[in-house]
Amino acid sequence: MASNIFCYFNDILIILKAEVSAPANAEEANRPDYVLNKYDYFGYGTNSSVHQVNVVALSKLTCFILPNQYGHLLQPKTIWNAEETPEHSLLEQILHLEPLEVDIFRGFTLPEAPTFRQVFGGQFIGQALAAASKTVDCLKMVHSLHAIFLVAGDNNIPIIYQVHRARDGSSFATRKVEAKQKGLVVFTLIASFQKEEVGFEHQAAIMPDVPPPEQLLNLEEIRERRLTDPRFPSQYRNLAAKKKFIPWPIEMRFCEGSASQHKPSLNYWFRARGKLSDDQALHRCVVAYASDLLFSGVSLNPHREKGLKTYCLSLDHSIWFHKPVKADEWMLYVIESPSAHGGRGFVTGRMFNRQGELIMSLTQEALIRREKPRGPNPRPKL
Ligand SMILES: CCCCCCCCCCCCCCCCCC(=O)SCCNC(=O)CCNC(=O)[C@H](O)C(C)(C)COP(=O)(O)OP(=O)(O)OC[C@H]1O[C@@H](n2cnc3c(N)ncnc32)[C@H](O)[C@@H]1OP(=O)(O)O
Repeated sequence: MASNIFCYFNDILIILKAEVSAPANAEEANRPDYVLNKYDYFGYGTNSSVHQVNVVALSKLTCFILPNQYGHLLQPKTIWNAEETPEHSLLEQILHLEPLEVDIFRGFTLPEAPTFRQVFGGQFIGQALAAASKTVDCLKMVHSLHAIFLVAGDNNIPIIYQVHRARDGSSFATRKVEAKQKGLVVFTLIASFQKEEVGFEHQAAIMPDVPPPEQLLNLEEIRERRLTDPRFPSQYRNLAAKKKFIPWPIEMRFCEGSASQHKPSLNYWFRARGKLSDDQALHRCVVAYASDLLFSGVSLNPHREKGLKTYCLSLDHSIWFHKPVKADEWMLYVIESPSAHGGRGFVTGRMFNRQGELIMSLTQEALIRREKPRGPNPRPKL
């Protein structure tokens, strides 16, 4: 038998037994009722903005009442409040967003962040995922995302992220995000979130047998060797010194030497530089950011030749998160390119932790062309 629940205090009620429903209000007549189950919570104090809803008990109800002053216990220390932790890593600063309005955020391209001709694709993915995550119950974690890069982003202007709450179910939630510059949608992301659940388990993917990261050189060490090793001709060393070096906030260690650089595959260890806040949502955003750094370029490997200049842009990007992620611990990125055709290179990726567990699977398609000579004044794209 249904009965209304009246709550006159500022507390949070966590359901321990039975079911309650929050009916749609008059303005949202087409929206179905939310049914709240065990361990869902409601009440004032769960959010800074207050929304009024009628909550109806569908059967006898037992709740745990969390007094308002302890409401912060439901808010983990996260990128959501990164500005309060000045010691956080560069990656947390890159992913930090300014809230502008309900479901609207502003992101920036920091001068110390890696930039290419256009906004780095991983920055769009990481920031858009951060925006989506901020609008989802913190018990639900992203398990898949699908992104499309529409227009090259401008590094010099902020990016506005508008989140659309596509659906909130009891186990899953779906968000669509549009990234805009100068009023134009330049990037879109759709992400699905899920509450932790116990279910069937198997892993058919096997981590390749590669040397551990401690036995391998990172990018800085490879560069240092190229600059100083007397076995390289001096002309080569001078050329290497002139090449622009981007100190990425991700540390990478390549498993194979340059001899295998023509294979349509690549294995490397990577981890975020610096310690990250202990927040699973943040770690997933960081790995999403890192996953676009060296991915589609692998589809060019069989075509590399002396003097080749390429024009390479990510077109779309998908990630499936199978298990919890620790982005500041070593993960092995195993990349293969099954096909390049029609100016598009296709890559698949798998990320394993050191224990050989498959943490994520990824795919991407990229535009891969020979670079055509640029005119003196390239047309702005925005
Ligand atoms: C063992 C040790 C190993 C060590 C290894 C260490 C390696 C380190 C390497 C570091 C690499 C790091 C890579 C990081 C890559 C990150 C990927 C990204 O972020 S990507 C960022 C995320 N992704 C994005 O931002 C993509 C956003 N999306 C878009 O930009 C568009 O949708 C589109 C371009 C894809 C299609 O648009 P649509 O209008 O249908 O296309 P149109 O065909 O009409 O071309 C339009 C215009 O594009 C231009 N252009 C085209 N071709 C060429 C070329 N060959 N040439 C030159 N320019 C070219 C041209 O301006 C042209 O205009 P016009 O001259 O003709 O007038």
